[in-house]
Amino acid sequence: MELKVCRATRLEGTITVPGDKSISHRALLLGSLACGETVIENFLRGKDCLATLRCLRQMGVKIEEEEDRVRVEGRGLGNLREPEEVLDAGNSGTTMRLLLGVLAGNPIFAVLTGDASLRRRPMDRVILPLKLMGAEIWGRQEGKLAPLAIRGQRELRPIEYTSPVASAQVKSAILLAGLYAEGETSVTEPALSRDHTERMLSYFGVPVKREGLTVRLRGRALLQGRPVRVPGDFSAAAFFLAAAAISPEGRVVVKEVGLNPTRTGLLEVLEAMGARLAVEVTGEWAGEPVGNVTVESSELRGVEIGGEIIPRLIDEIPVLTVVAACAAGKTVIRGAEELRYKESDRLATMALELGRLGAKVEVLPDGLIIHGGHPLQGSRVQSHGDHRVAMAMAVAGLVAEGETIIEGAEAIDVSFPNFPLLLATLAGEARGK
Ligand SMILES: O=C(O)C1=C[C@@H](OP(=O)(O)O)[C@@H](O)[C@H](O)C1
Ligand SMILES: C=C(OP(=O)(O)O)C(=O)O
Repeated sequence: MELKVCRATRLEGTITVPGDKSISHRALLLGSLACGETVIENFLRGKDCLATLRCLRQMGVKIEEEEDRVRVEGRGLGNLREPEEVLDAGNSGTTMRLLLGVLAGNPIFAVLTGDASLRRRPMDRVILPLKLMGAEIWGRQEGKLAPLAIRGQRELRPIEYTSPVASAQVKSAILLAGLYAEGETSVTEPALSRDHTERMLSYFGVPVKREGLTVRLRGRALLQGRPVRVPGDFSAAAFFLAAAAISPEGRVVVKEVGLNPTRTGLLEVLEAMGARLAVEVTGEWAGEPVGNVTVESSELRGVEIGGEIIPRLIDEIPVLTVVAACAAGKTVIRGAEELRYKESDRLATMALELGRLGAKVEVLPDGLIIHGGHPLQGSRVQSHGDHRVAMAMAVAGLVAEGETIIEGAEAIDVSFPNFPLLLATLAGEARGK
């Protein structure tokens, strides 16, 4: 599918975005392991979360869907049924890595696969610690790549694991496996990654202790099913917040969006670039802060970023690259090598595709240098099967002269199916004025 985007001189409107992807995955998983029922409201009906839903159903979890309201009947810890068929995680790293953590503690055999992109992504980062805990796992290329086969155990060994990467998927897989281990399991990461698993475990009644960059839990604790209202996805909102900042005129308000500080690094960077923005926390949903964000058209300047902020804006770097191309001066992003292991190598794909529009982008081993302020010219670009690249390029298309056509735009469906409609509405509402 192709998505056509025309230059919009003004972007205006108040919107909500679909439920958070990370929280929707976790609500399904923890709901399945809990006792009793979990009703999820504002569940993200994107392909990634639907892959998690299908895999859990294949293992005997009863799940009823009514639009974005999902009811999960928990089976309790260790009661998943052996799936008769291969589990397909599609394009979703979160599905595969978090499911491995859960499967490690169930005495069943399962085979997991995914699409061509997921079959290239490193799985050894979770397989290694899960093997230390006692799970048996096999995969291609000496156990690094999917398809994977796993035989879980009725009881796992607790570990104290120091992860070489700041990854919420690694941390979550170990904490989920830790639920099946007698004693205390801990994970220490080099920088704080998103903490939704910790928050939701606490919300379901499992105490999780944090000391600096280490989190701990005691296994064998019971999870109690609870209602979960999923906040709007900050990573989805980010495309419109960025678009508002770079558009020549206008103002976008996103309401009821998740404002967990482990996710909102982009707001700090936009502020440092000179963006006019306002944030208002209005409440807490299922242990997660929620509120409204307003961004207005702004004069932007380049910045240098790296270090601990990177995991707090990891999925926003593609669209941040677009913002940087529209800012005066140079932006340097370092410490973001992890982007090479996403749905595409996002350092390479963003530099290539933005380059087609005339942006000046240099690729570093762990980041990008963007020389901003060069006018963008509409062109034909590719998503590389990566939803965030597709949406970031659509945002670039709003400020590029003429027309930008994004090929492979169907990738957007994995995280934000109504993105094209919302984009057209915001640009169109402004045009109608
Ligand atoms: O745990 C999660 O829900 C996610 C963690 C991040 O990946 P890593 O853990 O690989 O950094 C992020 O990029 C992904 O979109 C979702
Ligand atoms: C990296 C992402 O997701 P996942 O790792 O779950 O495929 C993403 O949504 O940008």
